[in-house]
Amino acid sequence: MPPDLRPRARLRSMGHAWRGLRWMLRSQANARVHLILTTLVIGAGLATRLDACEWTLLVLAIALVWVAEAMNTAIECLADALHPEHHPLIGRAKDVAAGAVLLAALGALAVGVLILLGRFG
Ligand SMILES: Nc1ncnc2c1ncn2[C@@H]1O[C@H](COP(=O)(O)OP(=O)(O)OP(=O)(O)O)[C@@H](O)[C@H]1O
Repeated sequence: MPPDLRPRARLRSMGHAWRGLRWMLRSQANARVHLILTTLVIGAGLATRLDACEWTLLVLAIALVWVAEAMNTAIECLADALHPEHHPLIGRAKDVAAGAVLLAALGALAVGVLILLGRFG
């Protein structure tokens, strides 16, 4: 088996990913807001006994927000490392990356509202 496919190497790689996520939660206020909202939404889903299809949509919507936030954070880190000084293009890159998080969050909000409206409407 190639060394990079060995379970130990894959586990180490997953450890790096968890370290990145833990750092994101510690350093990014937005990520902590996502964590609170994710917990609330999952609680609401459990309370209203969503079906498998509704859970699938909700999980995908939540995952999309987390992926967008992680990419936004990675882009911010890279930009700050490569070009710490002020630059209009860095600002634009950060604004667009933050826009991706906003789009994902609005999509997740729409999914949540539609699912809960279906439950209570
Ligand atoms: N080096 C830079 N050059 C130009 N504009 C910048 C630069 N750094 C930050 N900005 C501007 O300030 C905004 C906030 O950037 P910052 O790196 O502080 O991210 P943040 O406060 O964590 O934002 P977010 O909440 O969107 O993740 C950016 O979206 C951008 O408009």
